[in-house]
Amino acid sequence: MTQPTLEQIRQAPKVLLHDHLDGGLRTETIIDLARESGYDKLPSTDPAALARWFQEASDSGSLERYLETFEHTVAVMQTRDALVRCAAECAEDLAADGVVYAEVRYAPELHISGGLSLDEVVTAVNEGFRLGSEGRGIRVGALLTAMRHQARSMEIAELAVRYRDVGVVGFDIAGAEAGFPPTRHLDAFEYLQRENAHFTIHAGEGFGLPSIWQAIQWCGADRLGHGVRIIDDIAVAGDGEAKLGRLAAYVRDKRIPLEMAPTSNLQTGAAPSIERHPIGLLRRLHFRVTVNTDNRLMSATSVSLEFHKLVEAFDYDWDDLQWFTINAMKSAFIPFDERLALINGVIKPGFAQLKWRA
Ligand SMILES: O=c1[nH]cnc2c1ncn2[C@H]1C[C@H](O)[C@@H](CO)O1
Ligand SMILES: [Zn+2]
Repeated sequence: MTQPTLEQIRQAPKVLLHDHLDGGLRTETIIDLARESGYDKLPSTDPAALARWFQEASDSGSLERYLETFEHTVAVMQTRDALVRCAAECAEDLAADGVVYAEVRYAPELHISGGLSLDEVVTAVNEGFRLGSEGRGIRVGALLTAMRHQARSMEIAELAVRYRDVGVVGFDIAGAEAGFPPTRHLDAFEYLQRENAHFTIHAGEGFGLPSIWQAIQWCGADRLGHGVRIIDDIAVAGDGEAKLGRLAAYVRDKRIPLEMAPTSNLQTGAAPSIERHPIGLLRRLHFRVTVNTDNRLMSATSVSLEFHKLVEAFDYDWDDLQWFTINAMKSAFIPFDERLALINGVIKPGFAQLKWRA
């Protein structure tokens, strides 16, 4: 069987669990919105030059510097109309890439400086996802993110529960990891657990095993955002045999999903190169790995491009890509019967057709 091409991968029904709304804007839209709102700090007003700027500025090798670029996207996402437009375009762009199910996250607390309430932010984004998804064969759910250096996680967790049946499917914490352990937000996580709600935590990206351990064993995370550093708990001998430490074994045994985003991980320094990205080893060891974009603008990427890079680096075939996709669908925060319906009704038939043609 020949390697899947980028064009073929685009046609496959794909699933995306980790994508930031404010990390996926079209540059034309950023420029339009900046003009409308009078924001004059954009590094360029030429769409191609602005795209290059985001990518280069995000290539710093440091999560903290990578996060600085969000200043410009968040600045133009402060009105209801802007949020509806960004969310609608996000759903359209993902659908055009062949994504059939996506969980897109954003931090409501970053979108209230123009006078919107947290509730108004959520209803605007929900409306955008609805408009952009309609008739495009994609379903988009929101994850509400709390910023880990701030102190609003309880409020955001309550917001996620309030909108759980209307567009929101879960909760997350993001932002600089070193110095801001997830246990700072224990009250929010305990509240979510009492509410039988789902959450993921960015962990093991800008910081190592203690962060992953806290996210799982103290906070009760359902999934790990990135989780790349779990390889620090795996020893590989010269003959290729792997020995798992207790935490890595727990993550694998419990089938805890890892939301990996290869290009983003290179940019923040969490992985040295695509060829040496821990995803190769973790896939071989049957961890529940999923493939994600993180920030399509900052990484100039899409789910198809991330898959294609992995195909080139690890010689993955259609079975591997289907395995990643089913892993992601199994790990989604929507109800079990709805996940199963997408696996059996959309994903498996879609991949079967592509394999048959290949
Ligand atoms: O990869 C990431 N790690 C930690 N935080 C991140 C990452 N990508 C985006 N963020 C932050 C910046 C955004 O403003 C925020 C909400 O989407 O989440
Ligand atoms: Zn992220």
